[in-house]
Parts: sequence; structure tokens; C-alpha cells
Amino acid sequence: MAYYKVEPPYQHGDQAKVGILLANLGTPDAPDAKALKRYLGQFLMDRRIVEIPRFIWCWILHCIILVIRPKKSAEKYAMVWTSEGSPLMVNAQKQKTLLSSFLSKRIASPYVVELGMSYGNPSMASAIERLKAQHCNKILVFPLYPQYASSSTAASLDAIWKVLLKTRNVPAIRTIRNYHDHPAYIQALASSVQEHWATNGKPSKLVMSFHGVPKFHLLKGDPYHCECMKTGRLLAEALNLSKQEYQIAFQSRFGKQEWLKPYLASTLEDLGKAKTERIDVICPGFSSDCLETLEEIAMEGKHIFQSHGGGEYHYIPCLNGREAWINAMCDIAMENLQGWVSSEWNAQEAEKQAKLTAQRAQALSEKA
Ligand SMILES: C=CC1=C(C)c2cc3[nH]c(cc4nc(cc5[nH]c(cc1n2)c(C)c5CCC(=O)O)C(CCC(=O)O)=C4C)c(C)c3C=C
Ligand SMILES: [Fe+2]
Ligand SMILES: [Fe+2]
Repeated sequence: MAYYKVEPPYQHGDQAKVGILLANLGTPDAPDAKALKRYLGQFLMDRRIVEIPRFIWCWILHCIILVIRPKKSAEKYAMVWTSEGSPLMVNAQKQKTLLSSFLSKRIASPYVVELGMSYGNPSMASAIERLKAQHCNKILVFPLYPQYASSSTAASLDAIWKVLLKTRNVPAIRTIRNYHDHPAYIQALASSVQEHWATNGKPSKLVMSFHGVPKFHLLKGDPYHCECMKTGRLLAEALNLSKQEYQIAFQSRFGKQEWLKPYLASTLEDLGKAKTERIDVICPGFSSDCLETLEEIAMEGKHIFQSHGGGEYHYIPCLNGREAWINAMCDIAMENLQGWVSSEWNAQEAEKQAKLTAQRAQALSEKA
């Protein structure tokens, strides 16, 4: 078998395009143990996720974790699964479609938006294949993670490099590292909170929950913790909140190691025990709702808070397909596409392409 992938067919004159590759984590294909085993097996074998030496980890993963976790996780996924599929996938596909349509008001030159996942489907390989088949010789990688983390952003870049290592005709690549402090992202978050408060009134406290990572990532130089803290501070400033009115916490601990603190579960317990009348919880680090927000935050978090004496609990949904967020995505993309796209209609190029299409259609009909 050839080492390098077969290149897509190319004819002289084919119009080169710019690709925007939305990169996300991935999700199982179905809410059942079999699909979960496949997904978790790929996810948890990534060194960006688990750094334990392979000979020990392979044993733990295959003999313990992949025996117990798939069934338990599948039950949780089943609680949030929609008729269209996994919430993460449904939301990310919607973002792709919306971004593509919103960008048409800002870009006049040819572009394509695709979605690729680090684990599961649609794979990075299939996304890059689709972009190359549409003659994208320049690709902007747009990770759907506002805060840079080795375990999310860099893991998605690894998945892309792995594909490119087996590609003969490699496109130009630009990557977006982070946008945790981008004014349009902060404003999109702030407007979603304000909208919630306009209908439901203000809570005693706004809890901002970010996905956690092991503490040693921070100690070894991963900027994720600092970027989460900055997002939290900027969101509080945009909402005019005092230090007593908000709290930052980290969720989704996995394994026995120490993770970033404060843990969300203990924060909710403490707020419950303090008889807090009402808290609102938002997850600014997730651009779309997924298992970690819909089950862990909206359901499990509510149970923890209220079973410890807390009052009302509101979960504020992720940005998903909100107009302000898609516009923010456009701003972020445009800033990173400078020199690659044009906002002016190129009549000469359009005429050339129209002629070429007509010539090819005629050649085809003559052949037939
Ligand atoms: C903000 C981005 C994320 C970071 C950083 C991150 C790090 C990280 N995650 C795990 C372990 C798991 N995460 C799981 C689900 C999951 N994680 C993120 C995002 C980040 N993870 C998302 C969006 C999701 C949801 C996916 C979905 O399908 O909805 C899971 C799987 C679910 C389960 O079985 O509980 C695991 C496991 C580690 C170990 C880690 C950092 C080292
Ligand atoms: Fe995770
Ligand atoms: Fe979780």
C-alpha cells in the first residue's frame, strides 16, 4: 500500500480555495457501550490526555477502564442524546453551517468551512480530504476551544499533523492558538448571561465552570489555567460583577491525580451548605453544549447543590449557534485570514471560472 494518500483529481485552471477547518474534540457515534469503547479507546490512548508510560497505561486502560467506563458513560450519553445525534456533534455541525453562511457577507473570494474531530467522526483525515477535494491549498485551523490547552488545542493540531505527514501536496496551514480574551467572544458570553438575567432576574452568584486538567499540566507550563482565569475576570468585568458575585471552578476530574482547583463539585457543595438562595452556572470554555455541560453541569451539578441545601439552580447554555457567537467566530476567522481572502468581488476571476466551467461542460457533452 502506498505510504502517501492519493491526491484528489486536479485539472489546470481549478480554482484554489481557502479552507476553514473547525476542530473539535469528538464524541461517540452512538450512546451505547460498543461505540463508547471505540471512542474512549482512541481518546484515552492520546499522550496529550494521559501521560502515564504506555506499558502501564495500556494495561490499566484495556483491563480496567475500557471494561467499566463505556457502559457507565453510555448511560450518561443516553440522557442527553438528541434525535439528531450527540449534542456536541449537532451543535458543531450547526456552527459550521452558520459560520459558512455568515462569512459570505465578509468574504467574496472562494472558501470552504469543514468540521474535523480529534477523536471519532468526522475524523480530521476525512475533513482534510474534503477540503483538498475542493482545492483548498490554504487551511486555517480554528479550534473550538477558546482557551489553549495541550489536551484540547494541541491534541487537535496533532491529529492534523498526523494526516499531513501522509499527504504529498500539503496545503499552507495557519492555526488559531486561542481567543480566551477576544472582545467579541467575551461580549457574546456576556450577552447570553444578560439575556438570561433579563428573563429570570439575577442570582446570588454566577459560577463559571471550566473543564479541568491535571494540576501538573499547569506546573509544567500549560497556559490553560491562566487563560481560564482571564476569561472569567473579563466576563465578570463585562457584567459589572464584584468579586463576591462570581466564582470560578474546574469540572470533569478524571483519575486519581490532583486536578486544577477549586473542583466544581466541592464549590457546589459549599454553596449549598451556605444556603445560597440561587446560583447560575455557565461554562465559558465549551463553545457548544455536550455531555460535560448537559449531564455533568445541568443535571449532576444541580443535584449536588440542592442536596446540600442550596436553592434555585440555573444552567446558562453554551454559545452554540447564538448570533453574537457566530459573528465573533467570523471576526476571529477574518483576523486570521488576512491576506488569504478578499472581501471584494473579483469580476475577472469570476469570468475566467465561468468560461472554464462552460468549456468543461462542452467537452463532457462532446465525449458523451
Ligand atoms: C475544554 C476542553 C477540554 C479539555 C481541556 C479536556 C481535557 C481532558 N478531558 C479528559 C477526559 C475526558 N473528557 C471527556 C469528555 C469531554 N471533554 C471535553 C473537552 C475538554 N477535555 C468535551 C467537550 C467532552 C464531551 C464530549 C462529548 O461527547 O460530549 C471524556 C468522555 C466522557 C466520559 O466518559 O466521561 C473524558 C474521559 C482528560 C483526561 C483531559 C485532560 C487531560
Ligand atoms: Fe475532557
Ligand atoms: Fe464528565
